[in-house]
Amino acid sequence: MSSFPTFTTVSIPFSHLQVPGYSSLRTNLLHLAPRLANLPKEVKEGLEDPHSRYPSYCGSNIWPSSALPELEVAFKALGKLIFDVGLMLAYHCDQYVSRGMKIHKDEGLESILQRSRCHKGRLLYYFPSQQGNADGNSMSSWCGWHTDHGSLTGLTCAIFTRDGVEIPCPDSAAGLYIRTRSDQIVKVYILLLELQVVYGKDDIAFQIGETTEILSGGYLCATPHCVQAPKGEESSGIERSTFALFMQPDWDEKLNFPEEVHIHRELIPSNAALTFGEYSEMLLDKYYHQKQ
Ligand SMILES: O=C(O)CCC(=O)C(=O)O
Ligand SMILES: [Fe+2]
Repeated sequence: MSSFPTFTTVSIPFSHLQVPGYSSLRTNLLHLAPRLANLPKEVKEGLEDPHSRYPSYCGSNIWPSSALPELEVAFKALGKLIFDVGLMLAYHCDQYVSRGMKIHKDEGLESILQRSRCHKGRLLYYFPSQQGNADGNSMSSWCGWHTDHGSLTGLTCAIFTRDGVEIPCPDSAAGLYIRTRSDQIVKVYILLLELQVVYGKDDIAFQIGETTEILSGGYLCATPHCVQAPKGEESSGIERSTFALFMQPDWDEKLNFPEEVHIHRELIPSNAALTFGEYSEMLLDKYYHQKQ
């Protein structure tokens, strides 16, 4: 086992939320990730959309209707369920934040997410890591440290596969890590008998995004996280699939950056007011264009 400290997450049983069916929706969709990733290059290129105003939000979805017809149904079914749970959680976030600051009518997280058209689902597939890669030993070898820029991210517990067949991951240190508010790095474990930490296949994890930190004036903090690839010989060929639902404000929603929140200070002056669309464009530019 790794030497990282473990914490018990806040866990709300599904039976209390009355959202049945999650288990099979998760299995159905996650098993389509390796199949989608292995479709011919031309088929995958046909699923890309480079045009329109806020291109990442306003374009229509493009589905592999002939090559993988079951993807759209599985994707939307799981996305909708996680969205419904996320809205219930947003209600509780508002309750928490309202103890420390006044939330005006219609300006709480629940209302903002309810009226938004910008939510995004992402079926994630991590290709087997190349053993001996320069980055292969780092903690963030599959996905670097970052905070999500939306409001709430719903995450399924990942599956590990080899050639598309589900197997337990041979390296228990592989997977999602987060940094807590007290600056400790914590592994988000799948439920194992000897561990108390609960994030199993029937759970949905929610991470706080930057926009929630901004709108709550820092009462809620964005969750820094990364994904570590498995190491060791027996981990060769191991793939990881999971699903993330990024719940975020509409592109026209106003974000007032409070003095006390220090997110992307190099780009955004304190007390600035930007729409979520402008904020997203700025970050896309930072991550994708300025790097090249
Ligand atoms: O793969 C995961 O568990 C997390 C993915 C993630 O952080 C992201 O897509 O923003
Ligand atoms: Fe993320």
